[in-house]
Amino acid sequence: MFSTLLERMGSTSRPTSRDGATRASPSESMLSAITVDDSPLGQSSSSTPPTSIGDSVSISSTSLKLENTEPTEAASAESSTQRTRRARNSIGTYNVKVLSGTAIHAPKKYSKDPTVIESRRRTISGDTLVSALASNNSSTETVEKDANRLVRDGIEALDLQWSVKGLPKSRSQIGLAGSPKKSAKQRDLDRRRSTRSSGEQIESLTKKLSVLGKRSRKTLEDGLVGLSKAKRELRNLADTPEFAKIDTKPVVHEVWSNGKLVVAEPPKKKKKVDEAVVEKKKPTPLTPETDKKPDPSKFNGRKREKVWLNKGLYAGQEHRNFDWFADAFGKTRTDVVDGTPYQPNKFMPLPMWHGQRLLHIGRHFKLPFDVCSPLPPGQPKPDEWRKTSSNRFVGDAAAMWKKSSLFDSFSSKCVCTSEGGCDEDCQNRIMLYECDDTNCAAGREKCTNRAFADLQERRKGGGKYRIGVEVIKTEDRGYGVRTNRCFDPHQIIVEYTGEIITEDECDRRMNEDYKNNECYYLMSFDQNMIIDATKGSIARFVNHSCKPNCRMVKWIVGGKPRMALFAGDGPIMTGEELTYDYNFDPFSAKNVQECRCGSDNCRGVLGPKPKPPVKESIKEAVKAGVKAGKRKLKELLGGDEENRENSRSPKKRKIKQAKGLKRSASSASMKMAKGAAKAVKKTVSAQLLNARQAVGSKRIIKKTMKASSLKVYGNRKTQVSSRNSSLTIVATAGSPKRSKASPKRVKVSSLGKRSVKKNVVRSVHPAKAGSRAASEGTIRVISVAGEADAEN
Ligand SMILES: C[S@@+](CC[C@H](N)C(=O)[O-])C[C@H]1O[C@@H](n2cnc3c(N)ncnc32)[C@H](O)[C@@H]1O
Repeated sequence: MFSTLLERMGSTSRPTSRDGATRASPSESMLSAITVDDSPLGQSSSSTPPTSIGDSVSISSTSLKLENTEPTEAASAESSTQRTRRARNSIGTYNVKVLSGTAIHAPKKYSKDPTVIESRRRTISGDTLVSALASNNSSTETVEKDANRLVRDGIEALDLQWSVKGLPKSRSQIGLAGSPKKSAKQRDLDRRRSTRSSGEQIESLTKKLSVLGKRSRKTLEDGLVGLSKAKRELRNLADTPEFAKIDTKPVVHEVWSNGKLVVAEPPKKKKKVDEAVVEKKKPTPLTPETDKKPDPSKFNGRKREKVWLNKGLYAGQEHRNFDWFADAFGKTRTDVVDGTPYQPNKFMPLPMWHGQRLLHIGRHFKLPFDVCSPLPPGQPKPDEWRKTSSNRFVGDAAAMWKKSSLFDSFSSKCVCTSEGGCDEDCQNRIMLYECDDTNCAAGREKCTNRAFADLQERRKGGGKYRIGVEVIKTEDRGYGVRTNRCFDPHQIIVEYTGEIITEDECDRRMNEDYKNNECYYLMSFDQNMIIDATKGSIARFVNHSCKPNCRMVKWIVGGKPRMALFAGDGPIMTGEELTYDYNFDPFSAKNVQECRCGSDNCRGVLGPKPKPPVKESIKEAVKAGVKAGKRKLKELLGGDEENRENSRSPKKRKIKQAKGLKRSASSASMKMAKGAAKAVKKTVSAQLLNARQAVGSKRIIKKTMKASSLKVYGNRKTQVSSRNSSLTIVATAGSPKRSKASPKRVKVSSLGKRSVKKNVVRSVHPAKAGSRAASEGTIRVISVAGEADAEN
């Protein structure tokens, strides 16, 4: 084929025109019209075989210039014009130099030949050629045939391994095939229309898919794979903006700068950790070992470190990676970590470590009161409450108080030692005298008999926990008081303070100031005085209970009486309501109030329990006990030496009898026995005082007091403590006949003026007990708490 072409070239070679295209005679056949262009600047200057149908068609269109098979007169006439030249250009030629490989490869852009420049500007494709054919009103079949023949010849000439059938048809070819009789304009319109309609379909499809989920997008992706195999139109549509809207992949916006692609960095995560903390941590260098296996506990080759908060609960806490359980097996707390010796936090132990340690040790522990406080905030507070934290004398009370030399006559110093401290046997404690620097031999450090001083110290810091109590609103008893913390048995809780007034002032207030009140906060105090806690401490809100968890006890502190609420024999937990036995004296049946304490042994009313009838047999038993007590007392005081020597065992037997009786007696009987014992004690106390004056030894008093407690209550020694006060002896000068450590609450009403007076008169009535005159001091036995114990 190639040689045939060359032969023909040789026989038909003529002088070429400026652009290298030969002028074929109109009479020449189509084949003979194909000439070989030896121009180095031919349009098919590239020696690279075509790689696409576009290129091959381009080759066929540019190299193989097709001459009109039926040249017209007009065409001949215009042979010298541009139009003619263009027609000549369409005549297929072969670039021999290119085909033979001798062509100099010079890019067309360097050519200054205007023809080349013109050809560069104009893109002539197979489509153009075919369109040109079609536009010449040739039949579609003819045109198609010609085109195919041209392509076939071109392929043969280039010796390509292609077949015409295998080549995909161009858009215009498809269009031609579909509508052979349509004009070019019509075909063009149809093509646009079809494109639009396809676009509409795709757009609707896009709209549908945009509302689909991830799975649908996946389906779409799969569909896109299929799309690549679809027709060219559809593939072209894939480049349309409508189609591009489909969110199959994340849209990556490429940014180019200085010819380089700028890769966008992923957004940084928000730093949660304090910058300072992060800065401290330097990345540990990577070792070959760490490179080998990725450690899940490591991040980027660095060991993951716990980030400790430096604010909130863990503020200021040490954050060592120690293990308490490991500590228990060899390690010590003094080990050094990172060159820093371990220093426990002084403020508060870290909860997690502390909890772990406590669990390991296995002992009971208490959480801080506010960690799981059962106390909801926002308790209603009483309106008309003016607080005072200390007693204040009002009116004549101060003057009257000063006149009294009540406590001056009984100033003594306890005989406790600094080694043992003030224990339960402390003389001051037994007599309800608080130790201070003037009356304590043990010293502040060792003394445990300074409840009021401790209370003052505790409350100094303020806050719920230190104060320890708060007002609550009860369901049916008005306000009450509950704890904000735990209290040990017998621990002081809160002082009962208020205005100390005389009985006349009390009467006046009752008749004038408080005549419309429902609650009264009056309590008999001492020396014909009354504490009015209407302006007072929170202790005034403590309610009554027949089974109380507290006691109201009067102590002598610094020579002056003070009242405070102490925990009972058991501990008090956080949130418990505090109560004590009012020992309420209504003075009148009208004033009797219903008790709503709810305890199992509730007496039903706010008042003392009615006394049961006394049995004769018990009376006799008590008499025997009293006699035995008297004998024992005489012996202790150095009475009858003979009897003491000879009658030890019988006395013991009598005491035992008394004990046995006491055990078997009912509570009512016990009360009677107690009354008898009181009488004994009075005598004993009087004799003790005489003995003290005679011997001058305080130690003897202490011994005898212990002996008397043993004698009267037998093995109840453990229950007899200073706080219990059942055996406390208070020496007073001109003290009331019936004053009690657990004072009687004074209940008065507008009608009760006389009653109050009567009560007060009764209270301040000079004591007749004892052999000494009142001026010398009366021994007063305080046994109210003991009675309460017996009753309970
Ligand atoms: C000193 S106040 C106690 C505080 C009082 N609840 C308040 O709201 O002010 C004594 C009064 O409280 C009431 N009260 C105290 N304990 C009670 C009890 N167990 N049952 C019924 N009422 C009680 C009685 O009205 C009594 O007169």
